[in-house]
Amino acid sequence: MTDAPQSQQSGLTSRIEKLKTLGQEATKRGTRALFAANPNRFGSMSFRLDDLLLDLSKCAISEDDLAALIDLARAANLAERRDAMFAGAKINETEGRAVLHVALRGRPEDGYAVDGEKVGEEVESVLSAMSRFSAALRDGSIKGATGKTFTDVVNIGIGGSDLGPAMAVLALSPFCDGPKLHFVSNIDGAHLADTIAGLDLSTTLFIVASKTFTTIETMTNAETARKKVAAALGEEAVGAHFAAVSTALDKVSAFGIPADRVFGFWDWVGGRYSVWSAIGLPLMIAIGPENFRAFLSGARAMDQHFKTAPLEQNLPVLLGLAGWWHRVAQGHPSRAIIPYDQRLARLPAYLQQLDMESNGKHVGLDGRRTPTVTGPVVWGEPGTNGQHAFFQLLHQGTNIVPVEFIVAANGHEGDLKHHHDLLLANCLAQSEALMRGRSIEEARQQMLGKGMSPQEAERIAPHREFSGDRPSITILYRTLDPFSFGRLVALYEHRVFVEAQLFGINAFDQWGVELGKELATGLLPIVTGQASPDDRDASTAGLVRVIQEMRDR
Ligand SMILES: O=P(O)(O)OC[C@H]1O[C@](O)(CO)[C@@H](O)[C@@H]1O
Repeated sequence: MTDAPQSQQSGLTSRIEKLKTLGQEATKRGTRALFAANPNRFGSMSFRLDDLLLDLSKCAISEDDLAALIDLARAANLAERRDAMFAGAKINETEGRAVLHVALRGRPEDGYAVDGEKVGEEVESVLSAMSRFSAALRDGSIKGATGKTFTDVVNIGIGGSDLGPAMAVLALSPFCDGPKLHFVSNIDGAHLADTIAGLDLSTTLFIVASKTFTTIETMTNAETARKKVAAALGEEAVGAHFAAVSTALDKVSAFGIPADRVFGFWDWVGGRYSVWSAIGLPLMIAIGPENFRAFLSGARAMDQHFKTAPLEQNLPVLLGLAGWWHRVAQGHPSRAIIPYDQRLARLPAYLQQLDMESNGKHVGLDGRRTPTVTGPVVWGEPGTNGQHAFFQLLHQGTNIVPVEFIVAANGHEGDLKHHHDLLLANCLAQSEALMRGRSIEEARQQMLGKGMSPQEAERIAPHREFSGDRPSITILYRTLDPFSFGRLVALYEHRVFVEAQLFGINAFDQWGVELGKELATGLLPIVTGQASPDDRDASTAGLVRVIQEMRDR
């Protein structure tokens, strides 16, 4: 947005200022007034793509506000930038890279290309290699060094090389009929130790997943796993018990993993957008190649919709505009993602990386400070658990937190339908309560009705009042399966893209993670006592000295 010419820029500034005013007015007016004025509001403020519904009616966005937001999207050249992404342009300008994760779920007729070279065939050839490997693991024709079938697969990766497949394997567990998947990400030795504690290494395959194959956590865990396999089964067994996924194929071969077990991807796939690539190998092993293709098809359906639907009906655009409205026009600093689905328990963590690593930036595409605030803090937990933990703050806290409820109309457990009925009732009740609230008079009358004394009712009533008019979005679909899940994840990917364009930032770099990594490298010899902490800041040096005092020798 901010790389636009000056006249266009001032057009944007005035639109943003107008929207901020509208946002503040909307906060005062609330949502109930909008329903009172238009009882058909659900019809006009909820949007569908087949069996996927996006309900924005419980946000304090009037139809005029939405029109002003669409106008902002047009002025910010959203459609042009989207088209540039799909065309393989190097829109990741600070790293000089194309952003083409959509090609990973494309079909030959989509014709995705980078630098004029079509990428479809290469993508298909990696997918085919993954399919052959997964199928052979699943049917037991690939065996471990001692001739036993693999029962367990441990993915070693972090960030985008962990969160996507870990989230997806849990989300699609009703479709998991292959070897059991485990995920190790943390450099804390406890993670690897606890994960392999119950495993038989002779029936365990390790996948080392790292785009760069340099990430210290992944490399450290992979080396340790390698040593454990060599100790248990002999050095010559290592090749049979490892596979790798990376863009840095030269580095992988140095680790000693045979070439036919190495699956590549490309620099035009960002780490947090890579679950569709070979990084998804653990998911394919768990659910099988066919279901993995359905997962890709679901994402492709969302890509096609994002690419072709008018902005006014375009789900990622609308979700992005609602997010921008909450963050910039209304000034809410965080957003809660609450899937009413235990199997989506890792979705909030996945979206934290997707959203916060993409849009947690304060410098625009023009190298200057962004004119508005940017990405919110993203957090969440599955419902109903969250209701018994932090929902108190959502209903009565001093910060307004827009909530995104995600729920399927049907569960997978046919014999436990009443559980799903209760789950749905709770999900709906929470968004209803957030919007509707309860006046102090209602609270008072309720207590009097239960026989409380007037004095006691008067004293307690303020504590039992709910202001209401707290915004929420509901995303609803028929059932969680590979297709609908792929579509849901792609919806969020494109939403992040939309918000980035409105913020005027590059969503595809992550320079903000560098400094900590650099400092950790310098601190290691200080922690181990090989170097002095004296040239660090006084707090860090002080902490190092106390750690050294406390460490077991
Ligand atoms: O796949 P790699 O290269 O090991 O990187 C893991 C993660 O580390 C990051 O670079 C951040 O440190 C993420 O963007 C990435 O997903």
